[in-house]
Amino acid sequence: MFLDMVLYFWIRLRYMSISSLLRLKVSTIQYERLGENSRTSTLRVSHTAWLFNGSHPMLPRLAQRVAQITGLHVYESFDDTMAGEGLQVLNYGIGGFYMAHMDLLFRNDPVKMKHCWPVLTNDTCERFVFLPGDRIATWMFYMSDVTAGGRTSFPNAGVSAPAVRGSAVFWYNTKLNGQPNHQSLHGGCPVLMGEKWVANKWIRENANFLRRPCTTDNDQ
Ligand SMILES: O=C(O)CCC(=O)C(=O)O
Ligand SMILES: [Fe+2]
Repeated sequence: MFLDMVLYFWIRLRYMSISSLLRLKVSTIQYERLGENSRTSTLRVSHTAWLFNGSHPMLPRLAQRVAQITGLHVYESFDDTMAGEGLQVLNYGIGGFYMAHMDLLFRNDPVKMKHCWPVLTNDTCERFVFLPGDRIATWMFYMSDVTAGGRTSFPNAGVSAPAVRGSAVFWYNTKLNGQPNHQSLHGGCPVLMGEKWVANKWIRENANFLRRPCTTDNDQ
């Protein structure tokens, strides 16, 4: 079954990199944005493209596979029912990297919260951040091998993953009590040789309240 999944991803990832080429933009970091214009980030060097389900029939199928494996809802929408975001494709050339960070939007922390004021209007912020809840989990596909460098490192957890085409990593960004999971701190190491393609599926909190029930236990 897993071989089947890997093959499935491998074939489709080829499509994703080709169609993303047309849409790539220099990556920015949401909380670095000022006013209307997003600044080019110093915390990551890469190009980004978003692929939404409507743009190809393969994308909802891929999302469905992620849902089957994780047991979480991942369906896209742009309102309170959003369970998963569109697929964010990243491309790194030689020297490309992403400093250690957490994928959380920090919905519960007004100081660290990304995406809202002064970046988004109150209405968009409400729809994108508050109603669907935070990014409880990340599914990341590796769409290319990297000849040297380019691992994803999790310094607090003491592990790292090599970029292997057709493979994927999955982790939780929040603990069961809704607080940040600091073990999820991660970054993309510099690409030394070759190029790196990854794609993120971010999975949201509120649509998954039955799939991943919360607890008031401070330790979980
Ligand atoms: O490129 C990587 O290995 C990590 C990418 C990442 O953390 C992100 O896009 O949020
Ligand atoms: Fe990340």
